[in-house]
Amino acid sequence: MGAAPRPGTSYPEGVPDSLSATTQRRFAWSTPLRTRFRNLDARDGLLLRGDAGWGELSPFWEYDDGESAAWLRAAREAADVGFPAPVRDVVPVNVTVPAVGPDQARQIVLASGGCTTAKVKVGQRLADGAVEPVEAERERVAAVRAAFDELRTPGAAIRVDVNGTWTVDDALRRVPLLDAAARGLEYVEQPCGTVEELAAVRRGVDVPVAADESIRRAADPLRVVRAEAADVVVLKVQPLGGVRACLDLAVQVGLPVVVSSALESSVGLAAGVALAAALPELPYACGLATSQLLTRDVTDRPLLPEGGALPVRRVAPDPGALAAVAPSAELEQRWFARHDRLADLLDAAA
Ligand SMILES: O=C(O)CCC(=O)C1=CC=C[C@@H](O)[C@@H]1C(=O)O
Ligand SMILES: [Mg+2]
Repeated sequence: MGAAPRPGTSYPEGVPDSLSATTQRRFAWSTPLRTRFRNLDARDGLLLRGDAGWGELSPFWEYDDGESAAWLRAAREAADVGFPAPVRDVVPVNVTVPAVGPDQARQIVLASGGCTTAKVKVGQRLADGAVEPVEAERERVAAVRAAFDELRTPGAAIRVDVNGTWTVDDALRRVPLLDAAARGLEYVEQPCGTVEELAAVRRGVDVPVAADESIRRAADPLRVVRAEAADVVVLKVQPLGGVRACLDLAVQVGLPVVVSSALESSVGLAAGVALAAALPELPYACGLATSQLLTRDVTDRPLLPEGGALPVRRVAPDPGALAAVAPSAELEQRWFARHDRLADLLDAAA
């Protein structure tokens, strides 16, 4: 599917920048999500324009400035430096299935744009704080497998993402049940919160374990490797400080990498695509098809899968799309103020 390595080739720029006539170098955006995801009903962020193109700054609001500074480093890399040369022209992606009922899960897979891998959210916290019953998780996973059967893609892969909400006992009980419902799980992502718990789950189940939060929110991401806590690592460009920082980390980790989004607009997704395109090996589909979760993107040509893959290209916002996702004046000011604070932090550290 991917082209042979082409070291030294320039990055495919993709689209003309239709905003180049304006001098404004930052634009805030906000859009409702199609389905509640990660306890969010809307997503927002800031786009930054530099000499190399557009970058995105969109740390979740609960992240403090210390944690969010890496997200600005990633945005600046995209805007001011650009991306490393790709070694492939398309990136296979998974369809992301939020914690929805089985009918909606089926619809999402059927409308996925040809994805033959699905990532299904499980381990959802209910209003009372308890984790959803395993029966609801099984129904969602089974509906995804049935949808792939309907599409006549029997070899399709199904992975689940728990976002760390299970105990080790939950995981040891639930993984075999979900493995059966999926007729084979590709892996279970972040089943529990801590590295030690991930290692215990990995020793106790046959399904491979992927680490996400234990990498992107950890003071020392390599603890996962030392503890033999994962078979696969999930890398996200913004929280880890940019494409080049992720490429360096991938070398240090030495495990297969899945590149995943932080629920960005297509400008931010393009940085994830750039990382996936530059990795020497890409054995798994990436979690970068999340423009599908936004009601509206910042461009008229969002990064949406065709034939289960995204093209490798840069993305610039379009004026009409930006007008459609314009936030309130108050939210815009919050983003500008946050950006200014983070810029001061990075400048002070330089
Ligand atoms: O990996 C995917 O399929 C989509 C991205 C995704 O799941 C996430 C995006 C943003 C925040 C995270 O809670 C979540 C994840 O845990 O991987
Ligand atoms: Mg995850």
